[in-house]
Amino acid sequence: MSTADVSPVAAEGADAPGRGRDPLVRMVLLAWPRGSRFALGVLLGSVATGSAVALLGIAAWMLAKAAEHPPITALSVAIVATRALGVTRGVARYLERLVTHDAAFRTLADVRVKVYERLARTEPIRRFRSGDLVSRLVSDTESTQDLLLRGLTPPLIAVVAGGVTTAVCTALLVPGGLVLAAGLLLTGLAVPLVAARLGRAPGERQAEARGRLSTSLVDALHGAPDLVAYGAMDRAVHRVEEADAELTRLARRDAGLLGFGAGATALVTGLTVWASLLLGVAAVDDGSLHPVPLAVLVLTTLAAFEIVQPLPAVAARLGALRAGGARLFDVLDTPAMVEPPAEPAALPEPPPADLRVRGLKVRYGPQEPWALRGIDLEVPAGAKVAVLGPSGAGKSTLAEVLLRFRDPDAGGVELGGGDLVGYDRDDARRAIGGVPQDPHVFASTLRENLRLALPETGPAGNGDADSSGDTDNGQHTDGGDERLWEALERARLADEVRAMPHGLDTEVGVHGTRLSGGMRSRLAMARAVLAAPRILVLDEPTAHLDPDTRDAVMADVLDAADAEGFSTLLITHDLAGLERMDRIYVLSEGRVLQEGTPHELAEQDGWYRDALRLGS
Ligand SMILES: Nc1ncnc2c1ncn2[C@@H]1O[C@H](COP(=O)(O)OP(=O)(O)OP(=O)(O)O)[C@@H](O)[C@H]1O
Repeated sequence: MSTADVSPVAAEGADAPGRGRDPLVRMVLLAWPRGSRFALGVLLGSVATGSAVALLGIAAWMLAKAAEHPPITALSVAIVATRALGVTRGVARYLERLVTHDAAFRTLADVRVKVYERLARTEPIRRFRSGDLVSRLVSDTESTQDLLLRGLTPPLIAVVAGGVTTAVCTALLVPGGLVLAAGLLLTGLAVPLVAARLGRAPGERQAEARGRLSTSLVDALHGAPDLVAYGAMDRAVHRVEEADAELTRLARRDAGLLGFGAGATALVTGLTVWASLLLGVAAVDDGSLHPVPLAVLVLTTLAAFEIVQPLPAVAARLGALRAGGARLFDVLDTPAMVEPPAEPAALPEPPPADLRVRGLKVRYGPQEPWALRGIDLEVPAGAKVAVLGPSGAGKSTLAEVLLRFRDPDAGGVELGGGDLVGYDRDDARRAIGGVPQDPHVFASTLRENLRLALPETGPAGNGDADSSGDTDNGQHTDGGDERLWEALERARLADEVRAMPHGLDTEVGVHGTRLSGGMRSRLAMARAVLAAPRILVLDEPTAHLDPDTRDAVMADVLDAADAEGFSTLLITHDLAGLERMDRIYVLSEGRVLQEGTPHELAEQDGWYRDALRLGS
């Protein structure tokens, strides 16, 4: 296996190498597996740049030599060399771009996978605001590509090509070579360092401002109805304008820095060429240099500055790239809420349908209070269990642990007798699945939102839920969509989907905004049923439904549980329709307050009976 084949997914623990180091260094470390490609790119780039310099040097030699009227054969090698260098320059530059872009895009793909993987195991929505998150995923991730292509490759090429050119000029005339070395160091190092220093603070502000612009823009767009309703649209637009104005100011500063870099480079170039000309003429006068090499020296010196020309601009961008990198590592360094087991245990087949929660303790941070303070709970195979309790009791936290969005801090969950955290997360989901409190509806069609629960069918679809064949406005039942329709029936959504002109191919809009709240809940429920887990965990699944639909949906799901033998854990604050539950647990402040059958609890003094009375 070549180093380039190292999968970022396989390289667990190598998500964010070089913790604690400068973000620029860490971004380069991310590209380490592609190091050999970048090295080849630098070599090709050096050949291209070197060819351009040599072309001018040889042209100077030919012109100066031709002035001596030699026989044409004396120039033939130079003529051929000029042609060859012309071709080499173009071909090498093309190959350099090809190789470095290929390596940079592969690295970018690796980084994107790492970022998505990390987000899937963290709390992106709670920790980062959505617009800011988009900015981190798009522009900050691209900082890596920018750094590799424009921040790292040109300086390395400059070192190789500049070193060789200086050596050639030193061979022609030592003082000339020294002057060139000084000029190249000034324009290639001193000017870029000044540009980097001046560009550091604005660069950092630029990444922040870009994040602010995305955040305020996304907030203004998503919250438009509320902003209009409360007359706060002007303020929201003002925030967008402020962020935009800040970015424009910083872009102007950037342009100023580029101008400074270009001006300083032109000045040093002119002075160096003059100095080498004067030194060369003096050497010709005292006979230590022939006039022909003088021409070569002066024109090569002039051409050599092309090598370092891009460096001040590179340096001026380093501040922004560093800030982009810092924001990227901010995501990559976020501790995962769910750590994959080093050696996952094999999930028994068929997956178990019973679970036991033992002394489960969870909190949202080391300084946070306990959300669950040691709860015990049991769901035997095929049982229907409800977890009730007031707001903040810890019900959703329990669902998050069971659905593997969060690891327990103490105690644990046994799935079929084995430790839940010991199983691979995808395996565990075959056993325990369901609807989280705030299920996401993707901006796609109803069909795609449902097929998500059937990953084995793949994007083109070749499994049971295959969408191939006559779509007939997405309403066909050629056998391929049967399972989708069955799940929609269970969730009491099928009639409404049939009435839509595009049926299953109906676009649901961003976050499912083209569906009603109740339809979104039922779509999430259909998706959960479709995934056919052995234990279905439903966190407030009927929150947006009217009482009749709620009762019908729950009755259908519980019928399906009876027919197919899966266990159900229903998390709710709603006491209606709990008669079919085998056991009820009442949570309060992270503890189990009451447990028993619905009948037992209705007979006991306590939260359940009080809540029943209040509801009736
Ligand atoms: N992301 C979070 N960060 C910090 N604390 C949190 C977070 N989510 C929940 N909590 C806290 O954990 C405790 C349990 O919350 P949880 O959402 O599990 O309760 P719940 O019973 O599901 O409430 P509800 O019925 O209102 O959804 C609460 O004190 C809550 O403030």
